[in-house]
Amino acid sequence: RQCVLRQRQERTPLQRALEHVLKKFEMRDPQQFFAWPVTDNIAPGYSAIISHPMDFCTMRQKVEENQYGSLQDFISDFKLMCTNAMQYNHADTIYYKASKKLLHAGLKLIQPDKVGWLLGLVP
Ligand SMILES: COc1ccc(Br)cc1-c1nc(N)nc2[nH]cnc12
Repeated sequence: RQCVLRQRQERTPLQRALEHVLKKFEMRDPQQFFAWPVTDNIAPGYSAIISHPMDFCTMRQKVEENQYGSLQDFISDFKLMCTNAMQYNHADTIYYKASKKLLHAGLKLIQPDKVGWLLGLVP
């Protein structure tokens, strides 16, 4: 799997904050539908339908490689991951329903009242 994680390097305050939020998001995906990239053998034709795939492991790699300049960039990937699942899967599937639930739970977690202290860590 191309999602092999590199060894730990120095972390900026933003990276530490994003790792913390990512762990909370991952806990809302108990079936681990979003833990790894969706492959075409799991979901036929996926790569032809979804032009910008995203998953938690890729997000974690991007955090480790400091590819997120802000919380907003990180949240955009989270939304992309969820909306991809709602685009490919019909509304009556467990994947569509799981992604809708994950999206709402995740966005509730990053509301200012819930995470203000966390963002206080980032200068
Ligand atoms: C990594 O994806 C999966 C892993 C295991 C299993 Br069972 C299903 C999926 C999966 N299947 C479909 N159709 N759409 C998705 N959107 C996000 N996950 C999925």
